[in-house]
Amino acid sequence: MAGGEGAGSGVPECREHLFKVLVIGELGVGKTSIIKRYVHQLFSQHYRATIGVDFALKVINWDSKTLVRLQLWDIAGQERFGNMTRVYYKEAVGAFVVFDVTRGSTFEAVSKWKHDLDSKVLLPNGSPIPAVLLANKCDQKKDGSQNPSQMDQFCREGGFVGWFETSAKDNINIDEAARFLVENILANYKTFPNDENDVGKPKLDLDPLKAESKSQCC
Ligand SMILES: Nc1nc2c(ncn2[C@@H]2O[C@H](COP(=O)(O)OP(=O)(O)OP(=O)(O)O)[C@@H](O)[C@H]2O)c(=O)[nH]1
Repeated sequence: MAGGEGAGSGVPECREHLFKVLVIGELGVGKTSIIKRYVHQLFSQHYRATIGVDFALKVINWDSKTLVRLQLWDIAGQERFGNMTRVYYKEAVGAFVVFDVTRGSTFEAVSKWKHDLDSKVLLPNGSPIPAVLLANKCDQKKDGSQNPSQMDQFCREGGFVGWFETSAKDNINIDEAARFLVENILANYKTFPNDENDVGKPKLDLDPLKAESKSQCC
């Protein structure tokens, strides 16, 4: 915990968390675009494949007493075939698994990504880390016929805490999905408080943090 109420200081207690969140899914599904939209409110049609991993930081004033730093790890789609995901996933506390609604093959790969995730990173009690499924590019015509109740069932069976239709292009549901994931992470945090995710002890040491969105807390 960072900050605290000094005796008689009248300064409210301020809690800060640093949460590592993974963004995974097949090539070109829009992981980088979602992060850019969320952190910088930007979108580009231009596609440049991520090599390895990229990082961004989003700072959220969660409530008047809580500041959350989300460290977003943008894992290249091609990494599912590499042997580095175990390293990238280490100490993550939440994940977005993204597919592209215009390409059914990317939905079929979702279970492979989820399995890779669950086999390589777990919560202290041995449960999977909370993962939210993002059906991205919902501004375009869908390839596939999953209706919302089938998606709900897919999430229940696949161990996702929820799903959202998103568009990085039109800024649909990205803030909502992030908020939902953070709620789930915080719920786990209350069950398994972990000093290492408090900002007073930065553990997730990254260089460089290429993208940053800052705001003030408390
Ligand atoms: N129409 C539409 N296009 C999108 C959306 N999100 C991303 N794109 C486009 O899809 C392409 C791939 O987006 P990226 O964000 O680079 O995909 P990625 O998943 O990071 O790809 P890798 O780095 O290869 O893993 C780009 O041309 C984006 O402009 C969206 O919501 N709607």
